[in-house]
Amino acid sequence: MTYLVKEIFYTLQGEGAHAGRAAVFCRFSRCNLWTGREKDRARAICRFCDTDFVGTDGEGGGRFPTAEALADAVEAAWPSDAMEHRFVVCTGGEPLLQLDSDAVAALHDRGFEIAVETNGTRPAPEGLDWVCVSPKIGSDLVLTSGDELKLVYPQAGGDPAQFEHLGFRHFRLQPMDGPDREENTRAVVEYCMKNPRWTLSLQTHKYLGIQ
Ligand SMILES: C[S@@+](CC[C@H](N)C(=O)[O-])C[C@H]1O[C@@H](n2cnc3c(N)ncnc32)[C@H](O)[C@@H]1O
Ligand SMILES: Nc1nc2[nH]cc(C(=O)O)c2c(=O)[nH]1
Ligand code: SF4
Ligand SMILES: [Mg+2]
Repeated sequence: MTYLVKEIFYTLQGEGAHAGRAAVFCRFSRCNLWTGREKDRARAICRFCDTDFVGTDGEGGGRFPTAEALADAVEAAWPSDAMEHRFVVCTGGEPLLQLDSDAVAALHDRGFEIAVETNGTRPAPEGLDWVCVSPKIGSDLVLTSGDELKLVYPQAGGDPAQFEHLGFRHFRLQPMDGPDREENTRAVVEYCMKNPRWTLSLQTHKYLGIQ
C-alpha cells in the first residue's frame, strides 16, 4: 500500500499527556471529515481544523510505496541512532485512513513507541502504544476506548458529559483555537474547575513558537 504523507518533522509533542516529549510527527494526507480546502470548510463535518493536510508537499512529505519506506523516513527524522525513547506521533489529516498493521510493525521494528491522534471514526490497527481520540460532533465515533479522549471545546452540541462513560484513562478539554481562543481557554479553565474529571490540554507548541 502507498502511504500519502503531508510532512514528517521532529519536535516536542505539544498536546495532551505526552506534552513536552520529543517526537517525530508523521502527518498523513487527507481526512474523512473535511477536504482540507477552504472553499469546503463551511459545509464540512469538522469545520475548525487548524491544519494543512492536503497533498504531500510539506517538509519530509511524500508518497511512500511500502511500510518499510515510511518507517525509514520516520527513522531518518529521529536525531540519533540510539534506540531509547524513540516516539512517533501519527496524525494528519486522519491517520487511521492509512496507518495499518504493516506500518505499525515497521515502526516498532525500528524501536518507536507509536502514538496516534485520531478523530475516532475509523477502527485502529492493533498494537498502538497511545491512542488519543478527539471526537467531532456530527461524526460517528467508533473508537470508544483508548488512552486519552481530547475534546476540542466548545463545540456546538458537544457537552463533555456525553463522553464520560467511555473507556479512556484521561479526559481532556482543549480550547478551540481561532479568533476566540482566549475566551475558549477561559471557558475550559472554568469547566475543568467545576468538573475535576476533565483536565486542560493546551496546544503548548503554539505558545512556544515551535512546529
Ligand atoms: C489536526 S488533528 C489531526 C488528527 C485527527 N484528524 C483528529 O482530529 O484528531 C490534531 C489535533 O488537533 C485538534 N485540533 C484541530 N483543530 C483545532 C483547533 N482549531 N483548536 C484546537 N485543537 C484543534 C484535533 O481535535 C486533534 O486533537
Ligand atoms: N508540536 C505539536 N504537537 C502536536 N500535537 C498534536 C498535533 C497535531 O497536529 O496532531 C501537534 C502538532 O502539530 N505539533
Ligand atoms: S478531523 Fe482532524 S484532520 Fe480532519 S478536519 Fe477535523 S481536526 Fe482536521
Ligand atoms: Mg497540530
